[in-house]
Amino acid sequence: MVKSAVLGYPRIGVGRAMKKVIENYWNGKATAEELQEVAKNVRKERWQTIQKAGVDIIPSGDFTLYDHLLDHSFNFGVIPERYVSQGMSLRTPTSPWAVVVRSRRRVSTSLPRRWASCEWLILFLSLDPTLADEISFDSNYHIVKVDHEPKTAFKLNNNQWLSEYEEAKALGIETRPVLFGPITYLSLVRKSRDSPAEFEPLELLDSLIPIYKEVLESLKKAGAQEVQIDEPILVLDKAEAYGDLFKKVYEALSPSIEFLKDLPIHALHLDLDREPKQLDEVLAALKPTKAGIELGVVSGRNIWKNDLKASKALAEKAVAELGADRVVVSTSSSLLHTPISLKVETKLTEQQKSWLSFAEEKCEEVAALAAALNGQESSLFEQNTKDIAARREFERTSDSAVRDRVAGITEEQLARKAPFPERRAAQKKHLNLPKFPTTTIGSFPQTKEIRLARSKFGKGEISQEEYEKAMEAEIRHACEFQEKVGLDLFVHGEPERNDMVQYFGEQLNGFIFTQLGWVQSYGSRYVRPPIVVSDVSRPSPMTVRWSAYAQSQTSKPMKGMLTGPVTILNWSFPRADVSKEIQSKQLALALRDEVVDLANAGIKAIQVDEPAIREGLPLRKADWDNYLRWAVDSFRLSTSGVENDIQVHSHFCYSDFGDIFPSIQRLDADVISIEASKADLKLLDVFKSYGYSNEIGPGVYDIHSPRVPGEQEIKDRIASMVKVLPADLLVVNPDCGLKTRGWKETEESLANLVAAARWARETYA
Ligand code: MET
Ligand SMILES: [Zn+2]
Repeated sequence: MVKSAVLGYPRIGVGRAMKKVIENYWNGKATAEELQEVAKNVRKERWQTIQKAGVDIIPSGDFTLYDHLLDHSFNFGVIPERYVSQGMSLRTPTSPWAVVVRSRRRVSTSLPRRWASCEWLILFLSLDPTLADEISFDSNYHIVKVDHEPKTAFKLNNNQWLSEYEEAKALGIETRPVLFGPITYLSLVRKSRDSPAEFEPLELLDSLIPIYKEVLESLKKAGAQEVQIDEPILVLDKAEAYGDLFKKVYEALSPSIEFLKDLPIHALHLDLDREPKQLDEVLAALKPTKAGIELGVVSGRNIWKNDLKASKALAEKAVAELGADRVVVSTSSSLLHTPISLKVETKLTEQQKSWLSFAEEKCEEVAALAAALNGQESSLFEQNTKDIAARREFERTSDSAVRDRVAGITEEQLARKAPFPERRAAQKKHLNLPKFPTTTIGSFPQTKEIRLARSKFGKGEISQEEYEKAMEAEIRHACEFQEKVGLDLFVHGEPERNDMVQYFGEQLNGFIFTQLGWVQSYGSRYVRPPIVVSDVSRPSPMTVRWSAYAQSQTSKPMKGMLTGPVTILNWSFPRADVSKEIQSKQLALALRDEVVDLANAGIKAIQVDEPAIREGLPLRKADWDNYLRWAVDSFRLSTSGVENDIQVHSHFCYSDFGDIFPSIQRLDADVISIEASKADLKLLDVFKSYGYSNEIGPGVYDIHSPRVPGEQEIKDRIASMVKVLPADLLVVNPDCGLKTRGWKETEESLANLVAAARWARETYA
């Protein structure tokens, strides 16, 4: 019999139950017991949903209040000294670790997002390193890394795997516990700042193995039949050097689980959604062993209905080679990156719903697939065949004008009319900005009033006219505010935006939106990504009315504000039938028209934000060039339709450009702004060593806390920037947008920023 499996399931609960209770707990409105109670119910609801869908192998141990990597650290007793000294006790497993982390800002969530979607397998073994080439970890999930140092000692502080396994068992549900393998765990955690330069957390492996043994033995004793050990690190380039480590670890663990003679694993899971081509080779390798194979055919990363007929054909190959008992059909990764259920969506049309599949539906898909392979094609399977055919038909008849426009993109459309020095001279005249010009990244505080007006407008409680009046009043206020603090290059403040991606998606053809399609980004932060369903185009201008209104309120130059094509795409669910390159270029053409319209409306500077460009990097270095080529081309396409005197800005939320510097330069933005003060100013060295030639605004203060930076502190920052970058290329701005801040601290901070810039003008005249 072919069985079905799911590797992991969303933890956020139907109706965002976890977010609500966790935030209430933080605010003192819920007790720890209430929090645990809700968590217990959510776990039960997940197991029962997966079971009801007919899935044979149900995951446990993959639940978390905040983040699963963080939980591993807590479970292994790795709690950095500074938390312990602040009242965190190792002996209170019921005190939610997440809460402690939240209140100590020091734990970083800055791991590149692409790492985060590392869920896999029983053991994902890539037999040929090139097999994994096309797999990429492009998810928006952040994992939380805890500091490890040479003296870090492990102990089984909380056996989450055993307790969840038993909790499910008590409900009559047999589950398969899921945990990161030790190599992936140690590869993902952070090395503490004070540890010696040559130290790598992986050196702690020997002392971690006994903890894994303890966990596995306890599970065995409790009756667990299988354990899912995720070692996604195997698909990274660097894992090629880890062969011996894997042998060592899995041989050491083998007495604890039932291992095979030839391979120290019992079954191998493959992500066949990302790389179906690897199947043949893996089948050939497994055939002479007793190992089973788990076919990850139902995508855990996208929201598209699986083509069950095609998956069945693929699985039949495996059945023919290994026999049905050695084959399991499953999801390609945990379903953590998908929304929970399509059934709660009331605004999507029947046609749109027929294209999609969220976590609950994906469980039904793997079950239907296993049933079909066992000779029982369900009605769901038949319906699926019809829906897939209809979707293919829709894809063929999408917007041909847009596709033709992409096909007709010329080299000239990818470049500004003149090189930077010439543009710079034209912009100097046009904008007339002082040296060390001051500006902000775009958003101003999104106050309760703004959100209330938006929600009232959404519910039809206020008219379009009233809503627009309210937004205009906000923009006027932003302009007056900027006059008052004395900034040079203004912004309108983005009050009309719910979200920097959704706002554009809602105005473009080709996107649809869910009402409740929340996906966890980290902790209690969830996002609701737009879905690209067809060719993208811009029916009418999107931001011109607001930017033009803002410009009419001041004689200072106004900076238009757009989200870039790569960021819109990376923070959405892309369509699966057309490459990301094509989708990105369609977006770029729509934005290009917007940029031209802004310029025609008298806007002299236009910022196109690309904070997601770096995190979209593919997993394997070999694929970087291709990605960077189309990503940079998309940016250039969107920004190069204007005359030389228009100043094009771009913003990135980080400054760690070491490995992609040539691409940053090739964007050829007139001004870039980066987050430099939160990180280390040292990161600017790369700009110096590569000789960055355009203007640059390394953020002078961190906007993630209400703390007001002193004038002297900002002067000091500027002084250290002048040491690495030419003074006449420097722009003075905060690290990022100010939408999460209050007006009071914003005013004080920006006043200090302006004073420091004035000082710099005199000092470095
Ligand atoms: C995450 S980057 C945000 C850029 C945007 N323009 C803002 O100021 O909010
Ligand atoms: Zn930013």
